[in-house]
Amino acid sequence: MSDHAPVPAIEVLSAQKTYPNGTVALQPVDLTIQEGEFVTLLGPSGCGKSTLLKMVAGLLEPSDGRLLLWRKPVAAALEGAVQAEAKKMAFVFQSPTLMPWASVQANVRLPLDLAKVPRAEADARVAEALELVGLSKFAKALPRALSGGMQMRVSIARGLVVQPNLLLMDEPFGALDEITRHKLDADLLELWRKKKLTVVFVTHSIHEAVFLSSRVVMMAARPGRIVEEVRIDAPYPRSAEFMVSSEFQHYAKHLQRSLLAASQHNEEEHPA
Ligand SMILES: Nc1ncnc2c1ncn2[C@@H]1O[C@H](COP(=O)(O)OP(=O)(O)OP(=O)(O)O)[C@@H](O)[C@H]1O
Repeated sequence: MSDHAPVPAIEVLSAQKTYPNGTVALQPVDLTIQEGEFVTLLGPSGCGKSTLLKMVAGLLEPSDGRLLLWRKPVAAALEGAVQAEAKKMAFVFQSPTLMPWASVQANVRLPLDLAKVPRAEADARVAEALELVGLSKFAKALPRALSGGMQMRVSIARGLVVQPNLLLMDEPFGALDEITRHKLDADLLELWRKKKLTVVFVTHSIHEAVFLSSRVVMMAARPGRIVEEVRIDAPYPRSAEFMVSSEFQHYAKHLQRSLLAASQHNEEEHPA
């Protein structure tokens, strides 16, 4: 291999997960994600999307198999993540989980406070992250003064403040109304491009997956597994126009059929 061959951001090598109660959440899964990709994990409830994402984040250990970030085991890859040159990862959960008593600014600063980043540097990075998500004017507000979409932006800013290379998002916009969700999807794509991030995004929504992704990984349940990978070849930037194009419909239809086939397969093998 040449010295200049791209290093994959994520390698999932026959990773499998059985929870202590015996639930097989994931059969052995193989998946490679290159730097700069926007990959969506799509599939029905219980197919192991969150389990896979949490294993990539190092929040869960696989029962078998291995996961590498930038060719190193997850824990080693993220070690010393405070150092400027280290690779960094941020995880955004479905619910914004903000400290209700603390200002927006203090909520976003939390990961830097935990890492003991000097206050002046931390404040500058918080200001930049708030600017990126369009919330500069709300730095001093308390979370309860913000809408659901704005609270989610705070949660994203709290992820961005560590200046991540890799952004893992577990159904971040699932609880939002359709219009807010679309706005956040569009803003996320812009951030991804501007910051040259690698993103792994979990969703139930076929439309969201097609709009955002450079690649969609379709999963099925009982037991959780990958059934198909679909490259979305439409160019970026993607506008609302893309969502009404025949190309978009083509991908959405394909994924809808794939999802249906995977679900039927499940029911035949494991009748409810
Ligand atoms: N801590 C746990 N202990 C036991 N079983 C679990 C645990 N967490 C998840 N599971 C089970 O593992 C399977 C996969 O769950 P997971 O949350 O990864 O799926 P998912 O695709 O993210 O689902 P959803 O879309 O509903 O969030 C499910 O059957 C779930 O009930």
